[in-house]
Amino acid sequence: MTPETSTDYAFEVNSVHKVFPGSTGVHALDDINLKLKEGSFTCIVGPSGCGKSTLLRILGDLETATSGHISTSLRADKVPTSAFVFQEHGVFPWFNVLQNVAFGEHMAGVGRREREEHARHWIAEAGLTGFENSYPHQLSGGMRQRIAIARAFATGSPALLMDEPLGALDAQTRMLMQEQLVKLWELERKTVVLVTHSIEEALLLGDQIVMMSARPGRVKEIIDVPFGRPRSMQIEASPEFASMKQDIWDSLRDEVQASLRYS
Ligand SMILES: Nc1ncnc2c1ncn2[C@@H]1O[C@H](COP(=O)(O)OP(=O)(O)OP(=O)(O)O)[C@@H](O)[C@H]1O
Repeated sequence: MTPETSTDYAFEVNSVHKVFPGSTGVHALDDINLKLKEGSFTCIVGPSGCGKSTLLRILGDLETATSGHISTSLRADKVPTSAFVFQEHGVFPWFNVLQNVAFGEHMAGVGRREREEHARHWIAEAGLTGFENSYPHQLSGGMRQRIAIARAFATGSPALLMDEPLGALDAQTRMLMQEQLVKLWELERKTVVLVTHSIEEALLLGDQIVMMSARPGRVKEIIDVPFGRPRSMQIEASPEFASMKQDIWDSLRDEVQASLRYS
């Protein structure tokens, strides 16, 4: 389903349902309705198997909805409207850092000098200067994930769709990467949709949090995150952060329990 361009929203999701066919017919998404503004940072949380990745893939046109439709105001010249960052396997092992980060514009036919200039800019912003000629196997897991994120920004797509991009990292690296991701996004406010299992991460990064119910995934609640921009990770120590985290967990707990009953 190619998104239609007849909306003021980066993504306007109307009555989207998804059933994966097969003997059991998995009902993954049920009547999803969402309006995501251009330049906003949305985090999606919900229990395992509730359809978060499926929704992200439908937004990025990697998957089709069974019914319903998605409209977008986003336009891109030559490059895809959305760039993806996945939890793992986001970099090409046979390319060095510079080639990896420049890959999107390479595919779009951007000349070498221009694409490498853009790539070097995002490599610097991602803290990878000096590693341009290194190959992924010579780098740490956190550095590889920074390559994937730098590439997504360098691609020039107006939307970034991220599926647990920091999920495989150790706790300290993850905290540093959250800070870096916010910094990169504040430089260039693309429309970001990020799936995460971490309530803290959603509160640290997002403008809004979409909480989904147990499968079939529905939008249970949309929470506006009150913390301003530019955002400091210090907010995590505030009483308001702790209280929001508790409220979100209280609401999510029922869904996680329901998902465990049905799985
Ligand atoms: N290609 C597919 N074919 C059949 N069923 C699928 C397919 N992809 C996903 N599903 C099913 O759809 C449901 C939603 O899956 P999805 O990966 O979107 O959930 P999720 O919320 O991202 O889960 P998690 O948090 O565990 O990654 C699950 O029951 C899953 O088994």
